[in-house]
Amino acid sequence: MNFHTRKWIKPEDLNPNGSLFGGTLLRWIDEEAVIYAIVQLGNPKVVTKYISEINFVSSAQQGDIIEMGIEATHFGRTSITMRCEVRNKITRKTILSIDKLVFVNLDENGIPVPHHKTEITYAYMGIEKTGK
Ligand SMILES: CCCCCCCCCCCCCCCC(=O)SCCNC(=O)CCNC(=O)[C@H](O)C(C)(C)COP(=O)(O)OP(=O)(O)OC[C@H]1O[C@@H](n2cnc3c(N)ncnc32)[C@H](O)[C@@H]1OP(=O)(O)O
Repeated sequence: MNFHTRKWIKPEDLNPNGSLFGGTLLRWIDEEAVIYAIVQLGNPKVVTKYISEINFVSSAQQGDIIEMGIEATHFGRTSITMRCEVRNKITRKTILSIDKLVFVNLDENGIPVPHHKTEITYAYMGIEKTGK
């Protein structure tokens, strides 16, 4: 699993107890996961369909640096399933884990459409990653 996105926990991200607000973290994960799905499926029109149990394993505090990891676990006909882990960048302690996030590939009318992808790729709409 690659941990691409890092966040620095700021005062506006906190709940009244002074730790990272769960809803804020879920918003970041949804955005991270939809970008992953868009890149994998080569289509900007995808939606969140299903999110399994969310395990808030430990909390994050103001000033912590966290990182979010997403990995595709299954390519369906019109859907892609991923798992997610968020951890403290410095201590590597797990903050949250989600076993299953399902996104659906849609056509211009919002109808599920086959994506014809079967494995993880590093191209977006035919543009191969060059490493430059
Ligand atoms: C670098 C590039 C930058 C580009 C930059 C552009 C960015 C610009 C885009 C921004 C995009 C933002 C997106 C943000 C993410 C949202 O916030 S999305 C908003 C929240 N989500 C929604 O509103 C979705 C609402 N739901 C729906 O509209 C309908 O349920 C859907 C998604 C059209 C699916 O309809 P449906 O009748 O369930 O369809 P159906 O054919 O039965 O199932 C479709 C697939 O879902 C699966 N499925 C259905 N139900 C379930 C379930 N309960 N559990 C698991 N899987 C299920 C099915 O198995 C099927 O998968 P496949 O077997 O085909 O693989």
